[in-house]
Amino acid sequence: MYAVIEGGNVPSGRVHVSGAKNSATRLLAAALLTEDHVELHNFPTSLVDAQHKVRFVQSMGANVNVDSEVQTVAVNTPDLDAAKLESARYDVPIRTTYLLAAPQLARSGRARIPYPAGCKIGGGAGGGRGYDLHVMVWEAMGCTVSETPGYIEISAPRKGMRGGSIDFPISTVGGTENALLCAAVASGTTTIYNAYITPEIDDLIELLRRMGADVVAAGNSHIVVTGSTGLLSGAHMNVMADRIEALTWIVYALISGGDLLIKNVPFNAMQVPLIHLEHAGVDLMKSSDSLYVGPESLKSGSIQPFEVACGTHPGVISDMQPFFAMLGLRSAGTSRIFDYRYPERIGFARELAKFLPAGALEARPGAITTRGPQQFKSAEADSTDLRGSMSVLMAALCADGVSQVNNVELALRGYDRLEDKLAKVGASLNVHPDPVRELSRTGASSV
Ligand SMILES: CC(=O)N[C@H]1[C@@H](OP(=O)(O)OP(=O)(O)OC[C@H]2O[C@@H](n3ccc(=O)[nH]c3=O)[C@H](O)[C@@H]2O)O[C@H](CO)[C@@H](O)[C@@H]1O
Ligand SMILES: C=C(OP(=O)(O)O)C(=O)O
Repeated sequence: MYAVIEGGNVPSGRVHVSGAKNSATRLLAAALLTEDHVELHNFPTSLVDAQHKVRFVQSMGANVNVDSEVQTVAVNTPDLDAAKLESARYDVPIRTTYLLAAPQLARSGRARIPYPAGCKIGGGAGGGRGYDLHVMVWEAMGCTVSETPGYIEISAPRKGMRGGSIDFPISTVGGTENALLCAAVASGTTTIYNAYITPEIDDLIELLRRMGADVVAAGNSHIVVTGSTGLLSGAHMNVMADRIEALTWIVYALISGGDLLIKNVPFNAMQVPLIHLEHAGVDLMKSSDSLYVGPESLKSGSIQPFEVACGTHPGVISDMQPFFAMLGLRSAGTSRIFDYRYPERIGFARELAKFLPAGALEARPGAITTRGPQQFKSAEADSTDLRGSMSVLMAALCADGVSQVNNVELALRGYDRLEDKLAKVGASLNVHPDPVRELSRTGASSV
């Protein structure tokens, strides 16, 4: 898919932040830990990642009723059959396939999952995003893991998964989620040391508790789960608002000179990023769940240069790094953005540079330097990863003239109803299927 963007329109109006991708997709996996009815509200039904995840679980036999009007999914899973999950049909960049293991293991003692993919942002041993910590989780629960072409296969002991002790060598979002799901349906107690409790993981813990799981979290890094003897029960839950989407709209309003009333902002989940904005001279007008950004938000009339380091929550997370780079490009001087967590996450800078004069943006592993204030010019660029793709779209929206951004499905993995939301605030972005895929007679669907 590619997007054609008519840049230069100044956005104005009201925008509603959707349910968070990084919560919704794991709540959907947790919903398979019961045969009862689970209902998830504020679910971002148009998010490409969520749609893939729904298709994944449907093909394993779950009944998922998606109501896009009210942004709700209802899940009923009397049975699961992993054999129906053919990885060739699901060759999409989904990271969280590992979360589909626990529900299968709880029901049949065996699981089969496609290898985890996700954005190519480096990080693990060998440059890719590793899955060794997931293998560590399954083994700690007494399982045997084998890697076959196309799939990871996991077998539980004869009497089912048993609780264990897991000590993560690094803070891991996915590892903590996987450990929580497995521990909730294993026998006995599981202790997770150096767990990483992000706001989205708080959401997961809340749903598991509502489903009857016994999860005790001490501080931000120690979790004890007393497993249930069987499957869990049904529950209802609201997916938290997406903190990365909220930041995206704030930055877009600031760098475009627009004025946006941003509704459904998860303030508690983004305190430190908001403090960094204040340090860059931005005065945000807040109410209980909304935020107004307009030209008067810039106290001195311009964004002040800043330095920010991306690491673990509650700090600025790596997914926010490209948006701080966008802010830096419009700031009155030199800004520096460091990323200790995913230092290789700089591929997007090469594409973003196409919208800028030479020397405005420098990137080396772990460090981006911007020299502002810059105006963006129209260009054609590729998408390298989800957040990088969104930052390039933002540059195109701010540039005068028409731009094209290719592989825009990467941005749509994380932004629910993006075209509609932009249209409502007067910005113009049109997504088109790739011409090659359009001509295809094989029936292969585009992502
Ligand atoms: C779907 C989701 O929520 N994705 C988020 C999650 O990714 P994800 O869950 O993949 O990230 P983790 O927190 O697990 O990764 C932390 C680090 O550990 C490495 N690692 C992870 C697992 C493993 O088995 N082996 C291994 O080496 C990763 O490559 C990375 O360097 O957190 C990242 C930031 O932390 C975010 O950018 C992603 O948006
Ligand atoms: C990298 C991201 O997601 P994933 O882990 O799903 O690839 C992201 O949300 O920016």
